[in-house]
Amino acid sequence: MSEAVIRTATASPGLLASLDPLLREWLPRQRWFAGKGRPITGFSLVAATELLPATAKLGLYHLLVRAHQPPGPGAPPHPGDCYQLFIGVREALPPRLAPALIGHVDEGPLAGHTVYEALHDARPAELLLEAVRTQARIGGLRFERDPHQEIRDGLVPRLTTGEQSNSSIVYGDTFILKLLRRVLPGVNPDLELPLALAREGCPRVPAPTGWLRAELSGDSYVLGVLQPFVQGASDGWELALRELAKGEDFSAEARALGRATAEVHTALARALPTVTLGHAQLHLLVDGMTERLEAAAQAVPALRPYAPALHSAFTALADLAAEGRTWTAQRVHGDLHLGQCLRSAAGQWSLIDFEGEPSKPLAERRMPQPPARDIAGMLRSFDYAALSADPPAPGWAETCRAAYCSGYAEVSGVDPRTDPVLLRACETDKAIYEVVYEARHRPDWMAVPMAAIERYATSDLI
Ligand SMILES: Nc1ncnc2c1ncn2[C@@H]1O[C@H](COP(=O)(O)OP(=O)(O)O)[C@@H](O)[C@H]1O
Ligand SMILES: O=P(O)(O)O[C@H]1O[C@H](CO)[C@@H](O[C@H]2O[C@H](CO)[C@@H](O)[C@H](O)[C@H]2O)[C@H](O)[C@H]1O
Repeated sequence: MSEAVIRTATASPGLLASLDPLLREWLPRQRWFAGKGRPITGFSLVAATELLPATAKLGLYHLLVRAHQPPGPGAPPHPGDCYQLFIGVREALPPRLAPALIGHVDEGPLAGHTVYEALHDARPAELLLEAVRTQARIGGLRFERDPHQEIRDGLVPRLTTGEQSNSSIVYGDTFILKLLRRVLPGVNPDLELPLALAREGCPRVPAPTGWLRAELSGDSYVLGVLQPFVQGASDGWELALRELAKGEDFSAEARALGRATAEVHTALARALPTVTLGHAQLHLLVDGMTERLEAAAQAVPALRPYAPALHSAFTALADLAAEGRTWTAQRVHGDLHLGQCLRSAAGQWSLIDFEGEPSKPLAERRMPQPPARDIAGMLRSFDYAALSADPPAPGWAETCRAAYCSGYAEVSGVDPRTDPVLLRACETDKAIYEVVYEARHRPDWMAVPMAAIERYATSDLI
């Protein structure tokens, strides 16, 4: 198999044109497609690499494809998002691969063939792990690894089925390979931060075993990260819902999560630069929050009546800065919620998915932030879980909030509740993000962040 990995050829001309009508129909149906609700007006090829020749029984193309779309309401013109695709090619699709079907090609170099999402198929998935193991370089693709971690042969792959922004393959319950879908040039925090934490010896984050990059016209793209699979793990969201359904308290776990968050923050502050936010820098932070509120109100009309009251949470923070208060900012997780926390069979918590909020530009996601950003994310998540319960259990969220903040203080020495203005601003900003996220991806969930919006807009600080 490694022979096939090493044998590389340029992709056939006309390939994208022949896939175009199929991708127009298939891409918008994918959970990870970021441009939902806007038509695709065309595609352009950023890179194509033949990983297995289409002339064989099974062909495999790695494609980076830009999908052109008109900008969303109020958004500036945009060249279109670039997606990573793994296109399998067969003469006929065996029934077990039916859910992976993209379509039948009528014209061009693949005419008469069936194309499908290759990550569902064992052979292409094995090939990717083998490429990391052997540090293959194929066209512009660079498969790299930590030489100190062993990657065994013969691990059986399976594509995960959860609600994800990307796609992941688990290999024999030993490794998980996350393949990013919407890719951007530059340093990606999903690899950068776990590598930095591994260097610091932080045990709360699985250390990257390998990764996939593309080098294209002087730009480097992170395309995937391989890391040890936390075996027998449950994520915090599942656990919280389970405890809620049983009417049980989650405060011991919330406290452990607070401790784990503080351990990660402490290690990140050691590993990467921190900065002091004075008046000017805080204004930038507040301006960012205000701009996001304005854009969100444009995109989601239900937010508009609350906008002035929500804005006051941001001006209260600016007022503190004007009085001379300063804050320390550092690298943070950036999209922390219960679903990003895994509890191993042994009861240890790990944090995963350091990609940040996928809709933000990479440079913004990599900016130092007050740690309250992540804390606010978790507090919002307790609220989400409590409101998803039947009947809703707001008291449960309050207990978790207190336990989480206490756990955080035990490790870091700082209780987030001692800075209520910053915490409220961060929670408000997060809830606004969530309203937009839900409007785009899960309209049925809109009521959950909207309940918080209403509360923040009508209540004083807790
Ligand atoms: N190291 C790991 N061990 C076990 N499961 C993991 C690990 N990393 C991720 N997962 C599982 O894969 C899911 C998706 O991973 P995540 O990094 O959050 O991807 P995405 O950015 O696509 O949401 C997680 O919710 C979790 O269930
Ligand atoms: O795909 P990611 O995990 O990177 O994150 C995105 O999707 C999340 C939902 O899957 C979304 O999280 C929101 O819903 C969660 C419950 O499903 C809740 O626990 C979180 O608190 C809430 O923010 C996340 O915001 C989004 O970036």
